[in-house]
Amino acid sequence: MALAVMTAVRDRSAYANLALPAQLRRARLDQRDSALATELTYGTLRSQGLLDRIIELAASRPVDEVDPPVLDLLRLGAYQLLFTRIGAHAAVDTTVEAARTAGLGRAGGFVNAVLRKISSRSAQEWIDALREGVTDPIGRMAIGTAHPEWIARAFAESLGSAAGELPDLLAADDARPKVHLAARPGAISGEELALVTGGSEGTLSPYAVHLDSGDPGSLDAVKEGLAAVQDEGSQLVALAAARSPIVGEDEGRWLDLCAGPGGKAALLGALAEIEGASVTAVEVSEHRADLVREATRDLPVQVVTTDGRSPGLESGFDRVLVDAPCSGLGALRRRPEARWRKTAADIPPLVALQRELVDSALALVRPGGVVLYATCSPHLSETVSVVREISRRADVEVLDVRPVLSGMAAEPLDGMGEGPWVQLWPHRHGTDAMFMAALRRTE
Ligand SMILES: C[S@@+](CC[C@H](N)C(=O)[O-])C[C@H]1O[C@@H](n2cnc3c(N)ncnc32)[C@H](O)[C@@H]1O
Repeated sequence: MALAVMTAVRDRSAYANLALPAQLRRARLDQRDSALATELTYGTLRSQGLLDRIIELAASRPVDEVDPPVLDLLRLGAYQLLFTRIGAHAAVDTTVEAARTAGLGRAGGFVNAVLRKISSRSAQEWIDALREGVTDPIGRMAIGTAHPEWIARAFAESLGSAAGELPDLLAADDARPKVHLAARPGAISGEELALVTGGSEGTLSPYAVHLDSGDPGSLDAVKEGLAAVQDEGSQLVALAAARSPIVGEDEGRWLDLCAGPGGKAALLGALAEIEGASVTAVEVSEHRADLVREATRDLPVQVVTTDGRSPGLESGFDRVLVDAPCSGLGALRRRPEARWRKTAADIPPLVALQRELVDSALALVRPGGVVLYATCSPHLSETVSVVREISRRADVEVLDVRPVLSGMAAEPLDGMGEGPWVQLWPHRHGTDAMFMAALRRTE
């Protein structure tokens, strides 16, 4: 099953966190086997870059000279040998057997030889070998935590004076995140949702409930539309868009400029319903616009499928959320394969798009209204640099978003930085690494 998902990820750019649950449902494995399949699939995908370098050392050839299905087998075998308690014999034998089953019998000898070589050293010994000659601490940390170096470096830059937290942050990318639910405002309170689901209330968002495990889709509250699965940090973004101080009366014209698949639009829509406001939700992809329609059924949300850079809407919105398309580096814990799929070259075109979307939002918001800019990436080019550049405009004032967040939290908020923007962190807040900044148009 792990191999099937790895193949789908490699061949069809599938997302493991969608492909694996589908496989597990079909196969009806018991709980222990499901847990093992999950550990092998996610663990191998997360460690892929590190495993590849170890395979290169052991096989004495570059991985791009190895047939991709054989390479997947080696990765899966190496992961078991180095990072699980599965016995070396079992790991090697089942991998060679899997090669035969997959019609790759001729590669059996090669797989056997490479895996035996890998099993002759511990994970730490291989990591030490790869670190030979690497003196830079971030480079060494990247190797040891199976992260591409450019990502570890981007995280360190964003942590700034707190770069000492980098090991905790990198470790958080490998930890299984708790399930976060958002209680739908006006339908159920966070407290009630915690009671009916047996979860615990979040401390940052008044609507958040945390579950340790379980399939949230099977919960009555979720099936009945009283709650949705949503990271607590994402809830804060939608709430900040609805609660940041604007000048003048809120006439209830709210806009979500990048709405798909609709998590934040649904939360905004529920708040809008209570306050007599309405939300226009823009999404460029037709499929994702359909998902927004589905997520916001029964709410005062109108979905428009168009490009947010020139949506052709009448301006004068009181509030605009720009939850911009981004690298997603802040949600690596949810997407096992993502860290090896992204490259530093992905960032500049995203930044260009982010700037254009903020410009468009500022043209659509009325003077005195607020644009809430957010990303699920902590990369400074996508966060602070975008805001700094836009704040050079004479008609834009950057508000301190921290009091907006503390005004809603159940407990005093720690680790919100020096403002005016806020960067959330998995290792500090238990959320995805969401960034948010509130921009008020002054004239
Ligand atoms: C980070 S996601 C938004 C997540 C969403 N706010 C939620 O909470 O479910 C960014 C979205 O922007 C959309 N997008 C990308 N380019 C766009 C554009 N030019 N105009 C409008 N939407 C765009 C993407 O298709 C994607 O659905």
